[in-house]
Amino acid sequence: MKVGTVGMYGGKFLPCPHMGHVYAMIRASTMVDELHVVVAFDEEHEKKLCADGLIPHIPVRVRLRWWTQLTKDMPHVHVHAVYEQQTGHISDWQRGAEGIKAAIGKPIDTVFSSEHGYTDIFRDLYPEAQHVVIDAKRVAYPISGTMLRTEGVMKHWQMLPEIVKPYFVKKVVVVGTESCGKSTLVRNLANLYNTNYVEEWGRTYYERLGNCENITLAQDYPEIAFEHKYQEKEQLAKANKLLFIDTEAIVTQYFSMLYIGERQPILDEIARLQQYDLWLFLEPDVKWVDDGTRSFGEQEVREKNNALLKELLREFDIPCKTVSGNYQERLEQAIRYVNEMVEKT
Ligand SMILES: NC(=O)c1ccc[n+]([C@@H]2O[C@H](COP(=O)([O-])OP(=O)(O)OC[C@H]3O[C@@H](n4cnc5c(N)ncnc54)[C@H](O)[C@@H]3O)[C@@H](O)[C@H]2O)c1
Repeated sequence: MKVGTVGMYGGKFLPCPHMGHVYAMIRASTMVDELHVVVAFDEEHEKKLCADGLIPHIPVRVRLRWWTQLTKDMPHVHVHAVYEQQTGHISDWQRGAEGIKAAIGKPIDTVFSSEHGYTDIFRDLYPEAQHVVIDAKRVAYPISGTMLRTEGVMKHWQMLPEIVKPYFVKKVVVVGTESCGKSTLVRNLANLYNTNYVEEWGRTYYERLGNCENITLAQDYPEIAFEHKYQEKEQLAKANKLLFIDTEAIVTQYFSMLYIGERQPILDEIARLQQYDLWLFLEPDVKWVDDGTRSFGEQEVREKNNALLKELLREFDIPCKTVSGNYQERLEQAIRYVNEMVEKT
């Protein structure tokens, strides 16, 4: 049912727009000719609000991007960020309303929220507008920004819009030298945590070229690193809370050094830019498996290579959790580290 012409739906949306917000926005969008979603921000205040919670402050730019993505197929819905200082005084809302009116630039005749408690204040701020309350009891999506900030997003994963989820996915990367059980562990962890994984891209890369792992060229390694990053981005969009990743740019650099004796600055740069939530380092103490593509099987060589990889990881100050022992012990240790990390979020 149409209730007005120009509608406004505002909030902090901190840490992020959740499904309750999306529900209210979509319902509001059907009741007016044009709807303006306003992200009210005061980043100094927000940082204090987030300081005691589980989620670090998320910049207004990111929240604005999420709203833009959420409404991209809704040409009559417009998104704005408006500064509104939060001192706890009613004058904040008054000045905020001035900013909102200036951003929208035309008379607002409908103001949406899910709070009956806002009716009096909206009467003062928008005397020409009616206040429409949507789902005050939050029946459709029983969630709030405070719950997300204090209890974390993992507990309320189903309350996050799909486009928001990748931001919060925790990335677990598994590193180690050849034949130390990385790909098996990565697949097992992904299945156990009911999510997906990124395979070691170097293997796929050389399979595509006709299995020429022993005839590598310098340019292969940056390409492998780029394609690997692209796979991470693709899989991140589909991940269920966690994404397990086999290998990253430091391991690719290590292979470049081993196979062609070259340390490549571009791989160092990728290594500096990448960000993972948990690093699992696999010791090479399981039996060497020669699958036809592996080259450094003697134990002495394995140990020397292991020391080289460790040294590279140390250079980048990577806080690795070491995983060792037989396959069962490895899996148990890895699960413990993953659970510890999830508990903190
Ligand atoms: N100055 C103004 O005119 C004006 C108007 C509106 C909002 N604001 C700003 O926004 C802030 C208010 O936003 P907030 O922090 O109360 O809310 P918020 O950012 O968490 O939510 C925004 C809106 O969504 C509604 N909502 C929240 N959870 C919901 C759920 N599960 N289902 C359905 N609807 C849900 C809220 O009631 C609110 O109307 C104020 O502090 C102010 O800064 C200012």
